[in-house]
Amino acid sequence: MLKAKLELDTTDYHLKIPAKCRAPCYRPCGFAKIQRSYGATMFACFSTTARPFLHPTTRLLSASFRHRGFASSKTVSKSAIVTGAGQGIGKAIALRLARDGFDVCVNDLEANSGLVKKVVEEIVALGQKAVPAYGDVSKLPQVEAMVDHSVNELGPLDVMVANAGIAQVQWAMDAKEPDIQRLFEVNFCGVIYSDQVAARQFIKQGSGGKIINAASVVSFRPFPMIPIYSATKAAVRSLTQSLATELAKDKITVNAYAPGVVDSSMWETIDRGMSEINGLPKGENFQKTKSTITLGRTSVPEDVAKMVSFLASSDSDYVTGQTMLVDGGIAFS
Ligand SMILES: NC(=O)C1=CN([C@@H]2O[C@H](COP(=O)(O)OP(=O)(O)OC[C@H]3O[C@@H](n4cnc5c(N)ncnc54)[C@H](O)[C@@H]3O)[C@@H](O)[C@H]2O)C=CC1
Ligand SMILES: CC(=O)C(C)=O
Repeated sequence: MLKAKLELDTTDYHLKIPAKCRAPCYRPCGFAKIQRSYGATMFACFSTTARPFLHPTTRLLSASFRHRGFASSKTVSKSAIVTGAGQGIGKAIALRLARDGFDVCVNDLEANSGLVKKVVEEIVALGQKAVPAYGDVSKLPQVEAMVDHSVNELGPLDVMVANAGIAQVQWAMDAKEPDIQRLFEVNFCGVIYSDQVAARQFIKQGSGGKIINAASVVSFRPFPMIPIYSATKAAVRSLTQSLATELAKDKITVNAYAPGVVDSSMWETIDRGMSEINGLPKGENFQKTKSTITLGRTSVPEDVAKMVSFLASSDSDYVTGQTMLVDGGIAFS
C-alpha cells in the first residue's frame, strides 16, 4: 500500500511522500519529537543509527530504499524468488526476470550448488542482484529460511515463483507409497509452503504481491505413464484457484503456468522411464510427443519464461486464479 503511494520523479531522483505517509516515521520517544520533517525521514531511511527508532512502517520503507538503491540509481528493482532455479525452466525464469529488472533469489537443493552459483553469476552479469538460497521446498522451515534470506538480502519480496518439481514414470497401479508421497511432498507441498510463506511476507509488507506456480498441461489432461505426477499438477491448479480467492483481499494475485513438453533434464528422466516401460529407443518418447503439439515442436525453457515474465509484470494485474497453458497447443483451455 505504502509502495503504491510513493512517486519517484526520475528526472531529479526526488522521492515524493504524500503527507499522510510522513507522520508516523518514528516510534514515540524523545528522539521522535525532534525528527518529524521530510528531510529527517530521508536521513533516517539511510541511517543505521536511526533505524532502531523507526516506526515499523518506516523501517520497511527504509529497507526498501537501502536495498533498491534509491540514492544512486533511477531504476527501482523489484525482487523475486524462483525455486528449483539451478537448471531448466527455473533457470530460464530467473534469467528472464533479471532481464526484466528483478533482483532474484535463486533456490535449489544444496546438491546443485554449482549450478545455482552459475545462475547467480549470470544474473549479476546482467546488472541485477542475486543470492543463492539452498533448501528443500518440501520442508516448511527451509522455505521460511529461504524467504527470510531473500528479504534480508534483496529487500521486500514482490514475486514468488514456485517452480521446483520432480517427475516419476510408472503406471498408477504400480505406484509405490514412498514414490507417491515424495511426488506430492515436492510438487504440491513445496508449492503450498512457498505460497503460504510468500503470502505472509506480502501481507506483512502491505502492498500485495504475485504468486506464480508451476503446473503443467497434465493438470488439464493427464499423460500416460505419469499419472501420479499429473495428479500433483492438477492439485497445484486447484490450489492456485483457491489461493487466488483467499488472497485477493490482500492484493495478491495467484496464477500458474502450464508448460507442455519442455526440453529439460526432467524430460530426460521421463523419456528414460517411458523407454523402460514401452521399449522405445532413448529420445523416442520425447520426439513422439511432437505429433500431439499443434505448433509441431517441443518447447525450450525460454518459451515458458516468457509467460512467467508476463505473470510477474504489472501487465497481469487483472489476472488471477488462472493456469496459463504454454504448450504449443496440446490442450485448449
Ligand atoms: N520439463 C517439462 O516438460 C515440464 C515441466 N513442468 C514443471 O516445470 C517445473 C520445472 O521443470 P524442469 O525445469 O523441466 O525440471 P528440472 O528437473 O530440469 O529442474 C527442476 C529443478 O528443481 C530442483 N528441485 C527438485 N526438487 C526440489 C526441492 N525439493 N527443493 C528445491 N529444488 C528442487 C531440481 O534440483 C532441479 O534443479 C517443474 O515443476 C515441472 O514439473 C511442467 C510441465 C512440463
Ligand atoms: C513433465 C510434464 O509436465 C509434461 C507435460 O511433460
